[in-house]
Amino acid sequence: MHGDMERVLITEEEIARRVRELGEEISRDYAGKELLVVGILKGAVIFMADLVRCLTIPVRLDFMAVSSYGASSESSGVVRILKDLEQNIEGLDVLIVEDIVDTGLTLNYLRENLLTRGPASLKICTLLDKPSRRKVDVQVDYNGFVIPDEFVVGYGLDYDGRYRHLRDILVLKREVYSGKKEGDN
Ligand SMILES: Oc1ncnc2cn[nH]c12
Ligand SMILES: [Mg+2]
Repeated sequence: MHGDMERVLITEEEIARRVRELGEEISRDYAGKELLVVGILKGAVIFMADLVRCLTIPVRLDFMAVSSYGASSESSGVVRILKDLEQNIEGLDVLIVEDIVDTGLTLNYLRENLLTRGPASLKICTLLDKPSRRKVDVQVDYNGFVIPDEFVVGYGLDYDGRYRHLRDILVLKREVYSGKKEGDN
């Protein structure tokens, strides 16, 4: 296991099984429709790539990149849209795909923003959910795993841009993100 990791939280096999289940559920729910899947860069890319290949309905893909406004966004959730959708979503069935929902602030802002564009429907799918961190109530329609309040990386999730490529979802050692190495006092 990677030296910066405390432990594996979810193995790649468990992820793959759950992603297949989510794909079957979403395919059933949208049978007969075409779905626009909107991935939130960068964390959702790996999850989205696996998820859409488990769908048995017509799919189009689009992406958004957002960035929080630092401390102010901690309370308001107001984010800056760094990369907007290429598609006009008016009248479309849209599914936002996220890697993780914790405070829910960013996702709630995104949901409100996309709703103003007139989609026929808008649902949310997340791989991970940290309900203990929630600051605003946001409905998640498809939920991969509910996890404890631990900092996790892998399968798209990062710390400081690193670890997204790891195949499992792992708990990061505290000293990696607290800036202290072994033996520091
Ligand atoms: O545990 C986590 N790992 C990586 N990114 C985020 C964001 N919120 N929570 C996270
Ligand atoms: Mg995300």
